[in-house]
Amino acid sequence: MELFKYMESADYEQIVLCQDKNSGLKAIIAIHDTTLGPALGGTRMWTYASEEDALEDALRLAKGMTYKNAAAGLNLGGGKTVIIGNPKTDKNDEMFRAFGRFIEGLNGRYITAEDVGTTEEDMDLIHLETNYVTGVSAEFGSSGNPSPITAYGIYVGMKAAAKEAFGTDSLEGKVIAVQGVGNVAYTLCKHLHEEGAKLIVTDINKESVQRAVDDFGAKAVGIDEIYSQEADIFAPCALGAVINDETIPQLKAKVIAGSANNQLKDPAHGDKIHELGIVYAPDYVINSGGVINVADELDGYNRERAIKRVEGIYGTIEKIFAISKRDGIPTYVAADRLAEERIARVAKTRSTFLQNEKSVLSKR
Ligand SMILES: NC(=O)C1=CN([C@@H]2O[C@H](COP(=O)(O)OP(=O)(O)OC[C@H]3O[C@@H](n4cnc5c(N)ncnc54)[C@H](O)[C@@H]3O)[C@@H](O)[C@H]2O)C=CC1
Ligand SMILES: CC(C)CC(=O)C(=O)O
Repeated sequence: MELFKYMESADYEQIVLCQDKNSGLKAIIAIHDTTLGPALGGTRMWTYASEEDALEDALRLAKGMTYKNAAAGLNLGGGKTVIIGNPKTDKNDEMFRAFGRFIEGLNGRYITAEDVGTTEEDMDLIHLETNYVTGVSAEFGSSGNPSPITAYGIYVGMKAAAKEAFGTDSLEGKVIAVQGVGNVAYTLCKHLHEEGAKLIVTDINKESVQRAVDDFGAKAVGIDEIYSQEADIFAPCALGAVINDETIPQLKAKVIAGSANNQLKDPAHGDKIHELGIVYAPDYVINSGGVINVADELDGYNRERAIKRVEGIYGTIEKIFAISKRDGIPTYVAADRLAEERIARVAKTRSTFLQNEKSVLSKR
């Protein structure tokens, strides 16, 4: 990868490589854009095939956070961390403490939280070294693991998408194919089951599948069978790039609404599903419940206020569908426009001179 060319292409601000031999920490912090405020985004721990794959994931996810935070109306920029390693076997306390110290060194430019492969306990360890961490245990006055609230946001956003596609936001009787039934999707399935939806699930983890079968009467299917199910809604809740050339022709669902980040392999796949008339709830809008929730910690966490803000996802998705129809553009483009316009407006406001910024008038 030509690093600076890549950074320039989407105007990334900073990449930080963190290494600690003692604990085995190998982390990449990517900061995309801090126009709106400090970069907030989770830490993913994953067994990447190569360091380049890890870097690319960090960069893509960081940019996604800029758009997510902007579209959610948060005064936060976008960043993300990936830790290279197996979250089941490679973790130790010192690793997260070392990582916390690297975050502290950024002096507030980056604030972290959970993502795939990291937990509330990991955030508590980071918190021993820095205050620039959210999703910490409730005992520290924090909001805890964001997954259940992310799931609630997906449920709310899925209803808005259903209204667009089927004329009603009731999910009763709807067949919903859920890919990956981990932390977020388990709670999502609970909401859907309670509303009377019929669930089809898959996961590479057999125990997770069995739990959904036992608790919600879900039908289990194979990993590659999930796309072609006779479903009304497809909910990608595992990893990214699952909307691609191979999967689009298999889809029968009229709606795509799920928690995974970076669902479209390429923008062209967003164009394709738009042409096919599939209602796509843009990933970073529908899955913003978690970040809206942890961001509330920065004001002193108030669960009621956070949930109310998460419920705003319904309206944001409606707004995106309206822009998409008005301008004849795919929903992912409409979401990008919403986010970019907000960043541009704030950037303009912030261009006004302030004496407390370093300038010719400030003291040396
Ligand atoms: N946890 C949160 O609050 C948020 C999560 N997200 C995104 O939502 C997605 C899910 O997150 P979590 O539930 O926290 O992660 P998780 O790790 O608990 O769940 C992901 C599940 O997907 C399964 N999986 C992995 N590859 C698969 C495949 N090829 N086919 C089927 N299943 C597969 C895993 O076994 C696991 O059960 C991720 O993309 C994450 O970035 C986005 C916003 C917030
Ligand atoms: C899990 C969140 C708190 C933040 C994040 O990284 C995300 O929304 O993807």
